[in-house]
Amino acid sequence: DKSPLNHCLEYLQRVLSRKDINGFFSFPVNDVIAPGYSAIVSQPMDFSTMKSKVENDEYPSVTEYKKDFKLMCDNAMLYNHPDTVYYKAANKLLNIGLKTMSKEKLLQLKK
Ligand SMILES: NC(=O)c1ccc2nc(N)sc2c1
Repeated sequence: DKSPLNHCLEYLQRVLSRKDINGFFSFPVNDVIAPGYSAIVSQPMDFSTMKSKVENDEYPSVTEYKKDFKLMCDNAMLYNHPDTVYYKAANKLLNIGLKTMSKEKLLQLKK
């Protein structure tokens, strides 16, 4: 049976990955579509990796899940220039995500 944390993380994963309508963050970025990516981004992260970590109970808390989410967005704002669709999408996704995972929103989830 799933733990309350697991239910919460599966909910966040569904809600947040649905915001990525173009799928820019759905799968690991590769050097073919993003030249030099692996040399610039030391710790890659994407929604498919986060999904399997949720399913394998690899997140001890929402805080750890939030760290991977922020890492994924920060990576995109490191590699891509501010005037690209990827940078802008990452910035928007980060803002939406932090609101979704804010203290008071998580408290509502717990009630
Ligand atoms: N998440 C990213 O940083 C990302 C995603 C997709 C993509 N496609 C390109 N041609 S550059 C690029 C960067």
